[in-house]
Amino acid sequence: MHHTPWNEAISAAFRLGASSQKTARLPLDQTLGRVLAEDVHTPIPLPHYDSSAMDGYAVAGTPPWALKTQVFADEKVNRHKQTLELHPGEATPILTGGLIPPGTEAVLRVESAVLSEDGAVLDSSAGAPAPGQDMRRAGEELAEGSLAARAGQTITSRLLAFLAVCGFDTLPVFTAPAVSIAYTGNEVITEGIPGPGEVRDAYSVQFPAIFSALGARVESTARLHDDWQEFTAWFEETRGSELLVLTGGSSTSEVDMLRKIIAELGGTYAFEAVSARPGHPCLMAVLPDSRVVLGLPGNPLAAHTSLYSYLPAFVAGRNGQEEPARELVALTEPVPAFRKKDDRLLPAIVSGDSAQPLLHNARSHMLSDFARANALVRVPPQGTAAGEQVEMIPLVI
Ligand SMILES: Nc1nc2c(c(=O)[nH]1)N[C@H]1C(S)=C(S)[C@@H](COP(=O)(O)OP(=O)(O)OC[C@H]3O[C@@H](n4cnc5c(N)ncnc54)[C@H](O)[C@@H]3O)O[C@H]1N2
Ligand code: MOO
Repeated sequence: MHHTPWNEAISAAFRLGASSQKTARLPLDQTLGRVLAEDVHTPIPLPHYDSSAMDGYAVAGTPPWALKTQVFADEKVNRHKQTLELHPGEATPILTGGLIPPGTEAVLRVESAVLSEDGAVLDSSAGAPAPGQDMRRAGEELAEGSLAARAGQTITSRLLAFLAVCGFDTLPVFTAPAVSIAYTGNEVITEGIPGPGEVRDAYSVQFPAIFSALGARVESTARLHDDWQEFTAWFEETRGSELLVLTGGSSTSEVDMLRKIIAELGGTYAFEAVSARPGHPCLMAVLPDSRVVLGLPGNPLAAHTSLYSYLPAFVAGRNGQEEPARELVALTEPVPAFRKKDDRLLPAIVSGDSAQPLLHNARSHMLSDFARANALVRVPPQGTAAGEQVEMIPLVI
């Protein structure tokens, strides 16, 4: 079996993502965290109409002003829209955001207003407001048609607020890959205390949330026995998905079905194993119907180091982005040499630009060091001295 260097496996995952890009116009509330596929321009100026910046009175001419008021049918009326035309010497009440009545020269804040006893005449305790005072002008923030956001921008909650105000109902985005996950293994149980020869499932509780945080969308999950019929049925059922992820069964024992079924279906490997530990039996392949398969090793740390290595690169490719550059951090302590060819992926605690590697309970089947880590670091096979810089992958959730 050919073992691909870790860096190259990540690049291969990126290329698979790039070759499976899809775009769609999605409703705004489905676009958080997605990447814009096109530039978008505001269809309206911002603000889109002249309005008052304060609660008070729209005024024309100099004080005192004759007050013009309206009677509203009920409390549900949108007062922001109701205007009365003003002539010099007239004023009318206005709310913050209210449409500026024709003829208005300025807005007098309510706290400066002095009303006659009968409410018919308005004066100001602060003198006449300067022309245009406390008025928001249409287009003062952005002209109609201005660039609102660029292709390639990730849609944050802030950007969503802005684009909603611009009046967008849908946005052109790179879609999240639709993922089906199969958790395999006859020995895996999902609740209670595991007995000898059984293991509690280390994946299904948090995997959908991790996938979502990394920019993928889990469409379905299933549990499979190490059984050929169940595997073939699952590959049939998941035809609508774009990325198939399986945990366990990635190795080469007689009960490991994944490689056999990839061969049966005529899949092509992007990488069939990786020179990295934990995680060497991880694989990615493309099926003839263009579904991508990510086979995660069964060992819990190996599955997580693999997921965090290849899924972000795949998603970046799908999103039309550059292959993500990995940050460098300096190790706070030395890591001894390991196997000849394999990189080590170690849980680490990163703080600022340094990282404490967690070495002691970080073997393939162990999770206790991983549980307190906030990153993975890649240590080359020859080991590293304290202070040496290594590549880092943040553990996002
Ligand atoms: N002869 C060899 N044996 C193994 C090799 C090897 O190179 N030669 N590599 C080892 C490494 S490293 C790993 S990683 C595993 C990968 O094996 P599989 O992907 O086929 O996984 P399984 O055999 O199904 O399971 C391995 C291990 O993980 C436990 N497991 C599986 N699923 C879960 C789960 N949902 N939650 C928790 N733990 C799980 C399973 O019980 C096994 O203990 O192969 C090694 N062997
Ligand atoms: O490479 Mo294994 O995948 O050490 O866990």
